[in-house]
Amino acid sequence: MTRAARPGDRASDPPAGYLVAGYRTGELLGAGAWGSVYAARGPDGTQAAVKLLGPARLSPGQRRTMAQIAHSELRFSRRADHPNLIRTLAVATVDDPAHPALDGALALVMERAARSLQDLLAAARPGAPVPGAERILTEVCAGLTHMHRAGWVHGDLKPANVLLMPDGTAKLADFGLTAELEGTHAYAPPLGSPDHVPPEWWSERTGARGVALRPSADVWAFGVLAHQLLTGGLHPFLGATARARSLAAQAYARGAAPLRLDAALPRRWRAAVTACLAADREERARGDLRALVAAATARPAAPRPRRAAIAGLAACAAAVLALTGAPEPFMPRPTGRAVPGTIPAGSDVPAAYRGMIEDAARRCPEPEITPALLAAMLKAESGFDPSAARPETGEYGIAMWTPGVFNAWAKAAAHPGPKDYMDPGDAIAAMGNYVCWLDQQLKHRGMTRGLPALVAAAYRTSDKTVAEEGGVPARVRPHVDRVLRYLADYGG
Ligand SMILES: Nc1ncnc2c1ncn2[C@@H]1O[C@H](COP(=O)(O)OP(=O)(O)OP(=O)(O)O)[C@@H](O)[C@H]1O
Repeated sequence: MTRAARPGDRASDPPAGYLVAGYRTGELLGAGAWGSVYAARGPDGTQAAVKLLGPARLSPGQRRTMAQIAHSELRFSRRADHPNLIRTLAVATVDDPAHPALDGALALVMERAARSLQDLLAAARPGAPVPGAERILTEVCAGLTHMHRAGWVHGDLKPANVLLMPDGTAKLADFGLTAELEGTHAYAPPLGSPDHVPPEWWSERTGARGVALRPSADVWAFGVLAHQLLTGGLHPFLGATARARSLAAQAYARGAAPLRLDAALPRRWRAAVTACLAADREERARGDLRALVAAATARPAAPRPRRAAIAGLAACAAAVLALTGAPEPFMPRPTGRAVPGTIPAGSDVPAAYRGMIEDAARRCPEPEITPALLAAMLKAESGFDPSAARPETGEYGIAMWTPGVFNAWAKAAAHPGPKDYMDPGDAIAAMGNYVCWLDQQLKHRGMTRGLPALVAAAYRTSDKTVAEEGGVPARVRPHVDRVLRYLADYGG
């Protein structure tokens, strides 16, 4: 972490012991393009970091961008609530006319990190993974996946923006370019880091609200970051400068050059990094980052116990499926078999969707994935409303799909051509496919009791979360109870 100067060295630095939102500032920890970060201590001695954004050093033209960045930091920081996202402890505007260089600055008080991945890379030996690379990548992936699921794009994932806490935990920071998805994309000022923006970024038009930003941009940046951490700092595209490397990435995206990952990149990570660096952003979006990372970090299955081997296989299968963009549960059931749990005739399941629901259930070989269960889940998800939308969490349509996740499971829809999560037929077919896979994952993890509840919970969270919490997580219990009530209504 850069320790460039002591407080008070620059006109915009606060004097030592300056009080911001109840925290006393200390030494300068580092400075970015738009702000500076200082060590700070809370009234109870809590170690913190204070980021001061503006107002000094800016031309009037820069102030607008600055205001946008400050607004983004503020909006997301307040909502960031995940062990792999830097927590904001307080937010304040400096009101101090006696210090014109500070007066009006936005102050974000955050938990204090020990260093950044940039520092780790600076000390790395090229050709060897940095210590703890796999764990760090798993944690970065967890933070990023959480953001995407909540409908946000980080927009500036790079080594300087991944902080390591004193206990080594990796946390994503710097939400200045973080933007909320509006449908398939968000908007942010055109300020990404040239080494980490995806190739399509360079040809995006900048409109009044900035450039279009998609979760697939974070996935690309994750691919670059993974390559850097696992090879001791080597960028996947060759070039002496960031400009040269970005031109090499653009040439690859145009098909003018192949992707040449460094030989030092561990074998088991090559598929995941290749998928993250897919030239086509649609293809990138189809991958499931969490499954890719899980497969890359899965240890070779030990001969015993049997369950561990099965779980390893399942993780690999998940990665392969995510890579091909055409996931399918294991063991497709021969069609035409009678399916238990058929929806009763007089129920409230709209007639238009019954056939779709029954077809989706029939494709799954698992006995608990019945039409009644899928219908109960659809009712709890959207009340059978095909135009349902929850933009705050990025979930849409009758099955409340997160668009990026839907793409990976949409192959189940029988028709050729593009699939649409707002189309009830596509959404229900994909839901059946995904729910079937979740059910199998839970069984592989040894969870065999109360599967309808576990599957409904996993659909809202993930199979991993349900397994880690040993059952239905408390936060989705009310939702799961609704599913079970509807399931009972449908005779399931
Ligand atoms: N919570 C924190 N704890 C400790 N150090 C931090 C914290 N947040 C940021 N820093 C340090 O302060 C530096 C400046 O952070 P900042 O977010 O302003 O800019 P940056 O990400 O380095 O660059 P830019 O914003 O221009 O892309 C970071 O590189 C990091 O080393």
